Amino acid sequence: MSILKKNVLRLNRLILFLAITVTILTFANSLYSNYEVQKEQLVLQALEVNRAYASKLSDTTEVFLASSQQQLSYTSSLLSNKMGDEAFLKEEVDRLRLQTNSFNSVVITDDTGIAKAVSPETTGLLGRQLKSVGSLEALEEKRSLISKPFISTIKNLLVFISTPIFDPKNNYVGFVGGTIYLKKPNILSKILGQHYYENGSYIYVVDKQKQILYHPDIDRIGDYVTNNDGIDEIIMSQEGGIVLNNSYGKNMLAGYANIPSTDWIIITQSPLNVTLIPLTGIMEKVILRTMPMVIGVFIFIWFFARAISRPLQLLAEKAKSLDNPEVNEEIEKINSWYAESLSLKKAILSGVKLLHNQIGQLQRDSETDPLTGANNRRAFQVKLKKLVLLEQPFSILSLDIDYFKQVNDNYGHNVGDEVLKQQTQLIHRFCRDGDMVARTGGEEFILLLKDVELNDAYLVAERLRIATEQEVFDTVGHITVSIGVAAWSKNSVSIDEMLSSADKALYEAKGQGRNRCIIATPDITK
Ligand SMILES: Nc1nc2c(ncn2[C@@H]2O[C@H](COP(=O)(O)OP(=O)(O)OP(=O)(O)O)[C@@H](O)[C@H]2O)c(=O)[nH]1
Repeated sequence: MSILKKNVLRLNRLILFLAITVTILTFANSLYSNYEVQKEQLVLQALEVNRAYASKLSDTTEVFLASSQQQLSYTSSLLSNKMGDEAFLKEEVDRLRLQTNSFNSVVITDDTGIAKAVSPETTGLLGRQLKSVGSLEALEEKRSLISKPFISTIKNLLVFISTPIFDPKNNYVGFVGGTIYLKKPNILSKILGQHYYENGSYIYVVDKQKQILYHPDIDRIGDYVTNNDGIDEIIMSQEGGIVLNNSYGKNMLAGYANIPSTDWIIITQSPLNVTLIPLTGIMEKVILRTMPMVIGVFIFIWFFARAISRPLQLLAEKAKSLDNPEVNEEIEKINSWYAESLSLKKAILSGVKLLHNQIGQLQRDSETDPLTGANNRRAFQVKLKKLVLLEQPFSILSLDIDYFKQVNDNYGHNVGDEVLKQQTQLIHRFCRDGDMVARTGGEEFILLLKDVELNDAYLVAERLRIATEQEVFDTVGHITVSIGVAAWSKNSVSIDEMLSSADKALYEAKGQGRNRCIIATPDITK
């Protein structure tokens, strides 16, 4: 019992542990997979939204650049034969700058790059030869151009959009160009600046050299992108989405799209952690919806596990008291509903049967005299106790074979044994249901007669004595017996007194010459 309690796990606890572990692991696994799937969905969605937005901004920027070039082309066609008209040139540069707000400054030069008209005039370029990268490129290429970003002579970071001017004979006579100052408010910042920035997402524009052309943080415009593990992939592709670490070491979801006419790339990015905020709510819902199923599964496993362990538990309990005479019936009642428990039940039942047979045999052996098969003194005493307990009156005949020593001496011990056996059978002839024959000594017997008074007992004793006298014993012939007769009833003598008086009566019978019956009277008892 103590071993069971201290060291051995019980089956139902093991099964409970198993049920809890399996349920928790399954639940955790399902939550984890759900979390991963939802996270992937949110990330893919955000990447797609950012890509689509970048693509839309790219289209808008492309349209803006095309329209800017168109405006310059239109002016260029107007100037074809009016390069000498300085007032008209001035009018045109002002119109171009102020009408559309596309350019921060506008300039018209002659074919050597000398500025013929400038708007605004504050640039101080009028009459001077332009030497900036954009101007030199325009003069050399003599075609519509959008320059790479460069720093102008008056220290502005800008891009220069220009269109050549040809006279009616198709001779190159100069160019008209507009600048977009990247670090100052411009049409590009107006287009891109409409983005909603509050959740940590933002837009920036880079060229293929990774130089930043637009950024909400104005100080970063003109810088080159470094420490960004996704930028190389971005500048290699036309359009797409990528999860990256930005220059501040933050996980971002970037969507990007190329502006074909300039090879600039618009990147829209939002922080991963902000994108994943709805995940908490989603997971709470998943937990709430999964919980009833989890509880149901747990109850099902627990119930089923208990049903499996129940017959084993009951069989184990019953196996503790196999000596109980009722145990057979109790085990029969156990519902062994599956094959293994049924086999176990059958095995225990046959074990119980065997055990009970052996116990019965041992009990019989412990109460039987092995030589004669009569009851022994122990069985006789048990019987006495039972009768006293039930207050059942009875008499006893205390019988002793006369001169039995001579039988042994004359014919040998084996013959003596045979006489004892035959005498036992003879006494049994006087035995009714409820009576008992016991061999209480070597050649001593007691015949217990239930519900028989002393006088009747004496008559039985006499008949028995005469029957013995008349019996022919193998080899030996005739023998005789002496018998002491005593009786017990409630409120008479004690059992010990009754036994002792029977012995004394027997002794008296021997004393009076043997082969006789003597009733235990008060005289004898004394
Ligand atoms: N064959 C045999 N003899 C036994 C057994 N038990 C006791 N005896 C013998 O029974 C004899 C009893 O002898 P005693 O007590 O002297 O009595 P008795 O010879 O019968 O004489 P009384 O009783 O005085 O008539 C002894 O010789 C014992 O050895 C037994 O199981 N088998």
